[in-house]
Amino acid sequence: MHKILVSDPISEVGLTKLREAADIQIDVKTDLSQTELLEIIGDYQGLFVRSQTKVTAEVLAAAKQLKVIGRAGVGVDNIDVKAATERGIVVINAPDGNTISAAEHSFAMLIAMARWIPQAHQDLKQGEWNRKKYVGVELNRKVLGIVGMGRIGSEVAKRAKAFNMNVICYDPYLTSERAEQLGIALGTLEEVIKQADFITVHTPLTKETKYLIDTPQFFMMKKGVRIINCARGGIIREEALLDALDKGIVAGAALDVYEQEPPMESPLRQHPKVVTTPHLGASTEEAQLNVAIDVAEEVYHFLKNEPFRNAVNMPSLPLDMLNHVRPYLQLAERMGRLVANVILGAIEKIEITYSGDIIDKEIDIITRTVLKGILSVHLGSVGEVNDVNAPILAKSRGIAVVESRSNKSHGFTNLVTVNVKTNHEEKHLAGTVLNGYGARIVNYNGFTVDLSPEGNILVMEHIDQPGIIGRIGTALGNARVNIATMQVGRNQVGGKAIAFLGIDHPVENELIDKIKFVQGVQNLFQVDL
Ligand SMILES: NC(=O)C1=CN([C@@H]2O[C@H](COP(=O)(O)OP(=O)(O)OC[C@H]3O[C@@H](n4cnc5c(N)ncnc54)[C@H](O)[C@@H]3O)[C@@H](O)[C@H]2O)C=CC1
Ligand SMILES: O=C(O)CCC(=O)C(=O)O
Repeated sequence: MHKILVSDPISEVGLTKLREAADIQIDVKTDLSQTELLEIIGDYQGLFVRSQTKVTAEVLAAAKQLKVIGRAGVGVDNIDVKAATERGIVVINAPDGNTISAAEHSFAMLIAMARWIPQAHQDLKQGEWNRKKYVGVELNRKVLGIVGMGRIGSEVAKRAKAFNMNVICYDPYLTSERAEQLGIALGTLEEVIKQADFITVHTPLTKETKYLIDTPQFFMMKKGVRIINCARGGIIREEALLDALDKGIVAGAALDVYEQEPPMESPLRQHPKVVTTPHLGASTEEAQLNVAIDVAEEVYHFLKNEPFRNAVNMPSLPLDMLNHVRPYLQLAERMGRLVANVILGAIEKIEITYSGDIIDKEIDIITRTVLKGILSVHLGSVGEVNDVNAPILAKSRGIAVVESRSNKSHGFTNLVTVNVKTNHEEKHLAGTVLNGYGARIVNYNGFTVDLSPEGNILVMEHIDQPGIIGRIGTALGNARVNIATMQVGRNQVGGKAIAFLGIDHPVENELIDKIKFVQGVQNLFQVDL
């Protein structure tokens, strides 16, 4: 049974798929204090949050069974993603579901601020008919500076253009081709800030974007500029904004987000020139349903061991690419487990090479899966190894990981080769996915083989001489172990040889030790794939 804690308000309809699963239990417990969260988190394998719950390193340390965090929304700054990654906890968000709502809210805030709508509304409610006090500004032909031209920034830009605004943006990760496609001018932060009549920020909150807009930036702005922050508190330094409002540099600000939420102590909250909402950017029926469905679906796939896409601490793949890569993941994990079981010594280096039609595909996830397969055998005792923490675990143990592409596919349509070097020896495997037949190991340490990597397999490295296979067969037969499949390979008569014996059940270690003493047997490994 997988237990999931939902600790922020999340659409019930969105959770239907998880509620219907017989082996998933959902507990909704919102408004928990941090102490209460710490007390109960240890019982859960899954955690669903919005932006309210703070998933700190301390919470993660207490979350002994936690495997997945679902963030029903975009920003993950309330989650210590680094700590989650180190613990192998996958963090999945819902990046698309609230884009339109957040963009519409940003634009609504922009207009409300430009025309003093909330202030005038408030006055009239209190019986004041104040027509002179609230003279606004038009948007027509004004310059809108957008900082961060991702999903939300692009939607805001579209709406601004419909209002005949000139849009200029700053986003160091946006190509000029994409800016051209969107029909907007690209500038430096300074250029955007100096030219804009309105500035809206749409970046995530990161080390890089923290206080991106600070006192020096306010001094560069046009007098009378208006500022919108519906992204994250802390992208704009609140103290500097307050000062700029009071100095008259900034004529108005529209804030949905704050450095501290709720912002009860912030003087901006009651500032007459500030229009504000309590982090409502994603609070629409549509967005909440979308993000809950998206994240529930992804968490469901994760818990069912099926590929999923929107993990923030793993590469994310479009569905068509994921479908293409899926068969290679099985091959990769089994190659990893196989090589880890047949190699002796402490691993120093893992080299994974791709060739054939797979080289155009997203191979990072395949590499992670090979590492997971290897390290789950070698480091299984230190805790769970998964696609999320496998690269970090390899690095923390000083294992060099080299991933490369090659044009030598040796006649196969696709080929994955794995070389593992320890302080004792080196082993090599090559595998392929055969259309319609699935995964195959086609090379083992230089021996050409055709092995379907599944089930219980005895891997025997031996000398090619008459009688060996017979003696092993007899030893297994006497122990009532049935040999279901057999693959034998050698490079030259009387030289080194390899045999893979598929058996129906695992065998006792005593029998393995006995077989190892059969003359001509050099090594025998039992592998469960
Ligand atoms: N108020 C609310 O309820 C909501 C707030 N948000 C916030 O909006 C943010 C943006 O969301 P999306 O557009 O979906 O994300 P996105 O990832 O599609 O876009 C973010 C953009 O910021 C750019 N960027 C990153 N670092 C930058 C830097 N140093 N300077 C300038 N640009 C930089 C990226 O290149 C990217 O284009 C989220 O991270 C979240 O914090 C999102 C949804 C709702
Ligand atoms: O969950 C929410 O309501 C906040 C949404 C948000 O800030 C985000 O998706 O980044």
